[in-house]
Amino acid sequence: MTYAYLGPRGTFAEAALRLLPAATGSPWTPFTTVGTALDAVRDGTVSTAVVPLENSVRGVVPATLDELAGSGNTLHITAEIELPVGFSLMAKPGTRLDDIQRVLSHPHAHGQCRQWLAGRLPNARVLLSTSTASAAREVSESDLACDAAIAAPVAAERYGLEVLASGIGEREDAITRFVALRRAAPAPAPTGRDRSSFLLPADEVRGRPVTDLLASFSGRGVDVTWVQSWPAGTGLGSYHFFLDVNGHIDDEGVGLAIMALHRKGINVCFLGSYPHAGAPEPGPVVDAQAGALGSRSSEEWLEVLRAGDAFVA
Ligand SMILES: O=C(O)C(=O)Cc1ccccc1
Repeated sequence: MTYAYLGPRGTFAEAALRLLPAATGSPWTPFTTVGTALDAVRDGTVSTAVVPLENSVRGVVPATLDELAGSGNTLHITAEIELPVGFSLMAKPGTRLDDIQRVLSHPHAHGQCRQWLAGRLPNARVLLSTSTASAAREVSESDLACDAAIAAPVAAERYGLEVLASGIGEREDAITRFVALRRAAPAPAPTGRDRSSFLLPADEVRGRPVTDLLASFSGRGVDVTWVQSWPAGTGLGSYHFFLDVNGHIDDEGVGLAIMALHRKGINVCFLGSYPHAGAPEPGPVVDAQAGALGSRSSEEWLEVLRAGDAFVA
């Protein structure tokens, strides 16, 4: 069992892999991109790849959704890992903040440090790299490349860089969700707190109201916890839908929902059932008697919206 991850050494993906108990004691291989890591799973070079799926601040990782939405996806998620992420600005020892003209990083890291960059390095150009650690390595190896990288603090140690500023992300509580993907196989046995992921391909759902798709699950007591529409590339309004639901493919409710979709002529693509990493998300507490979340009645609230007033809680 060899594990692939988005490399090089020192990425958040490597830190996520470290949190995967099944990977302890197995060889790990870094890959340059999400695509090459997943190709290695597909061709059997490695058994599993750990790649980023979404971040609590910047949203989904396009490269991963593109791979999963590709026609004839043959990969299943076997685990999810939630990793808190913090960012540091790092450069070759002796570099001063004033010297920095070009900053290199991964798009998701840059996207979470824009305020800090605007305040402290407003004139620096930002260039993008395949990962945070590849940015750090490039800064350490080349005199011509960028002056600084934004990466995990551990990347500074690994590539001999000096941290000039730490905790530069917009949110201290930022979390990235990584997934472990392997070739499709029967799902691991239910644990009682599982999640299942599905892709509803654009071709299958064209012309269907999204509410119909969701009702197939909610009508059978299955909570949908994540919905992402993803462009199929074939015109506006043509979307794939990624859904996560609470429950395992072997659970009765999930099975009934899939069969209901099938009866409507929708063939879903199963992306795996796996233990849910986080605590179950509590839904909003709605007092059905009062019929309103705040002090206004629902009728008053509707009037506020119809009147075009700005949001007033
Ligand atoms: O580049 C990395 O280190 C990754 O693992 C991808 C990433 C980048 C920024 C936030 C979360 C994950």
